Amino acid sequence: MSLLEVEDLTVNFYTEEGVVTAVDDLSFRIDRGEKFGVVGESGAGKSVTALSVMRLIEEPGRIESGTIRFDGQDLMELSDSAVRDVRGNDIAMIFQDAQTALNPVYTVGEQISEAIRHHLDYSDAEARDRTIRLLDDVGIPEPEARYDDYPHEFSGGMQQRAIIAMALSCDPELLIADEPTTALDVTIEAKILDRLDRLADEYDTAIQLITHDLGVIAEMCDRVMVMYAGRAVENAPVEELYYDPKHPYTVGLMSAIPRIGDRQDRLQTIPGTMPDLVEVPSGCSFHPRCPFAEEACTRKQPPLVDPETGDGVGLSDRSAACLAYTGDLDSELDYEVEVKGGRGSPPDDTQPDPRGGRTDTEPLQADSDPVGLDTDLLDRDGPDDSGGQQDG
Ligand SMILES: Nc1ncnc2c1ncn2[C@@H]1O[C@H](COP(=O)(O)OP(=O)(O)OP(=O)(O)O)[C@@H](O)[C@H]1O
Repeated sequence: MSLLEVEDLTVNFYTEEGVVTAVDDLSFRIDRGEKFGVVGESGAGKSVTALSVMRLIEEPGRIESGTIRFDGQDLMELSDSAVRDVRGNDIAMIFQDAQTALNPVYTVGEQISEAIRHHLDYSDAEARDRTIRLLDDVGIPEPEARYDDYPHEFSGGMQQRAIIAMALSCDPELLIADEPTTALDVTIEAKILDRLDRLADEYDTAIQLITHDLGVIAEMCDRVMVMYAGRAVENAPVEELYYDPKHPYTVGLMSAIPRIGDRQDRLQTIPGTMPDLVEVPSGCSFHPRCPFAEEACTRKQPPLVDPETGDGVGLSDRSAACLAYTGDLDSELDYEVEVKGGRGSPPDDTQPDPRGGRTDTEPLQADSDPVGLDTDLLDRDGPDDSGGQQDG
């Protein structure tokens, strides 16, 4: 049994513009201690998926269908108070914006101690000791002195470390980290991810890491789910995703991988934007942006299948949702990918022979005429967060 099993999850938002299907029949699982990445552009449904797992979807949103099992318990059937116990004790969540997670009127140390006292049966002195140890663990210098600082006395990076300490304070089984470092400078981002990675091992905590940045996923994840317009389009172990991506959308995301000191690279990305989720394109929702799209793609929604055999797959198997793998396309996908250098790459020794003659992070292009794709159009409003601001 996996730690988390999500099956056929569908989440709608009932807005004035219409019904937004933010998550559409999504299934995935996370094993104990596993580091699971969820990647996709803004609006893919990553955060809504995470909020559903925490049972935090609010009006006008509604979990329409599906099951969410955590440690064998059906979260959808638990009472609100039982869910609150799970939150904090068993599942913790870190959001992108530390400032909203820390209460400005209490000291950082007091807030973490309070969480510990609330969730674990600790005395004041024990909670204080554990807090100081945690602040030290997440890399806050002089933790005893910083215990009494207020959040505004911490830098952005230090605040985010404090949030990680708070999330780990009750020793959760699963830590959901939603863009935990997006607001930070790249070098601080790398350090914090590294720390999070090591602490997850130490505390034996599984991580669901949500990001629009494949470089961040490469940094620490074991397995990845790529999301597009509320659906999973590819599932793979991280190295396989890098060196042998199967879905054209994944290939497009590869060209948006940033390098240290070279943030502009990520602007080179997939033409077009995520569709309006009130009126998702017919067939494969990626087809208007896909350089390989054929007429069949406008009609048929591709199922997630084993890309080698075209057969159906289990929740954590290698899979891709593209008609190229169900035998419904006239032509084959013809692309080359090479990711080299930068923190986006796994170490060389994990690299299976990347098929020769690949181009270096070229934007996705095809020889054939794409359906409805303006190849001159480079989207500059995509998943960019350069400038350090949170998007969307
Ligand atoms: N409260 C809400 N009301 C209406 N629509 C919502 C609400 N929350 C989310 N959505 C819609 O759900 C879709 C998915 O949003 P979600 O935040 O999960 O995307 P994401 O992949 O996490 O993107 P980001 O990287 O921007 O956080 C979006 O189209 C969004 O407009």
